[in-house]
Amino acid sequence: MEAAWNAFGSDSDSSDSEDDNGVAGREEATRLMQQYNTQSTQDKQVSKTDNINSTSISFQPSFDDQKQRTASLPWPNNPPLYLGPAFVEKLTLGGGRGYTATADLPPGTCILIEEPFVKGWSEQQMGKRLGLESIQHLFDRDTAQSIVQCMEELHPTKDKVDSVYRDNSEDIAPLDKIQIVDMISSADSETSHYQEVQSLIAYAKERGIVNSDGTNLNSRDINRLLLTMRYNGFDSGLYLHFSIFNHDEDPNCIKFRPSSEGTQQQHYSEARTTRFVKKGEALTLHYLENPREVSHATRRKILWDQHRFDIGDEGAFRKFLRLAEDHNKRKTAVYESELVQGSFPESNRTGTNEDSGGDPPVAFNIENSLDDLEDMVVELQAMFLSKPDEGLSMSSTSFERAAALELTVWELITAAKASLGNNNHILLSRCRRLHLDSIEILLEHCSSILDNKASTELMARFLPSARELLESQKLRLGNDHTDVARTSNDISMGIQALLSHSPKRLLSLQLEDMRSLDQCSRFEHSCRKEKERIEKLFPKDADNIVAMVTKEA
Ligand SMILES: C[S@@+](CC[C@H](N)C(=O)[O-])C[C@H]1O[C@@H](n2cnc3c(N)ncnc32)[C@H](O)[C@@H]1O
Repeated sequence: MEAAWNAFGSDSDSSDSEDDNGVAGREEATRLMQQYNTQSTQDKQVSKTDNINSTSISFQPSFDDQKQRTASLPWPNNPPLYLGPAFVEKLTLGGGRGYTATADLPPGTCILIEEPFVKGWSEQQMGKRLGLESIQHLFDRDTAQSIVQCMEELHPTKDKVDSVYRDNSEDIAPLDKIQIVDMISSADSETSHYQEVQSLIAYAKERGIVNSDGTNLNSRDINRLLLTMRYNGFDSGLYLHFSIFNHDEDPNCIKFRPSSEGTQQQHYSEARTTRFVKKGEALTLHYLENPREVSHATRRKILWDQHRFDIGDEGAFRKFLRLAEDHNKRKTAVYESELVQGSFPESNRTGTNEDSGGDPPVAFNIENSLDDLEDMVVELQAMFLSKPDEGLSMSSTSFERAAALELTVWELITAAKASLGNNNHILLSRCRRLHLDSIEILLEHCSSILDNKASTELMARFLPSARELLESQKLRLGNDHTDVARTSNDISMGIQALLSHSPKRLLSLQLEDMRSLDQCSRFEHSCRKEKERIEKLFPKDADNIVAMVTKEA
């Protein structure tokens, strides 16, 4: 998913070459890495081939069905490429709408396929808090008129905002005051904002951009447009129908963003269920991404800052998860993944800590370290990708940076485990994924420098991180989530590499269910099968689905 706006046969021990540090060892290490990379490529190919004939569709999409379903959407003249078994229901939360399942849905069911209505964001906007330059970016487009008119239906809708300002101030609903009136007043209180709004009004008039009723845009319209972008924008741009999804702390859908994998360009985003959904259940996404795994206090602050809704403190969060009603293991795990030394940390919607003079919460320190280390991973990946042919001539500095990063993340995991006192804490999952990523960088880009012993040791650190990550993910996300498939694949590849190059080292890890070579093989097999099973639930068949609903019978 992407966020709403913010800015890897049994071998005898004697064949182990783990103590060989010479040239032979280096050649062996290179072979091991090549095997890792070849397996990785084959996996991708298998999943692509598997995907051709498999389908997750639990019912047959048809032109007629599609026509009927999309007719009742807020934008009947701008339908999505595909709307699955969902309808827009009236709700009491902000905007008053949300998707509901029209049938029992298996995991992987395609709910929505849609191209961005406005692709990406202006260059001036990138990395900055959402501002009026994004509205200027909209007005500069040839399709500005139609964009502005369609945006009238995004939360908060033009009708709603106009009616709020028509009402007496005592009659304004508390939520409308928070999400509309207070936000617009706060923006207007800045002189520069007021002046920029006036210039945008003049610019819209000059370009003939008007409301759907033919009136000229006024300052409230411009401020409302800014709010719609804040409440509905995704990293990849602005969508009409994706903006109907509400946030849930235990979401049942995931959004895949437009991508360009190899020669394949995918211009649309898709939403699919990540678990079994009952008929009548709300279909929801998680609004946070990059990173999605943040502590409850940080999520609470981000969601309040951007969307002006509050997931609340411990009591409200339990209620939010409907813990008391459901007695659901997954929801309980979502709650438990926040506990620090057995307690749910305090928070407030505008952020915890610092101002109160006390020590910052443990999770806050770990998040800061993670932010810095994730930036370093991105930098390293970019650096290695910009010099793909460096090979044997790779500078030792690049290697040292990557090796130091892996070690730092490993140490962070050890420290975080101790300070959180919760092996399944949400931040530990993020630490472990970062650890796997940092090892993959070394294996993929530094094989010419790594000798066999070093690479075996890397694998020996990779595997425990992946095992622990998988356990936490299964608890929190269920067994059918794409993240579970990815980690299962990592474990399978890690076991395969160690089994063929240093089974002795593999057994020395003493991992649960991996105490004998036979057990290790069986565990590897089950992870590989799980990865294949989940991948089949999420076939890359969106083009077929779109073709099915586009052709009239
Ligand atoms: C992208 S819109 C979602 C669709 C919106 N409900 C509508 O009717 O257009 C985002 C807004 O929906 C509301 N919202 C989404 N998820 C929510 C939740 N879990 N609790 C409260 N409000 C939520 C907030 O007002 C947020 O700014």
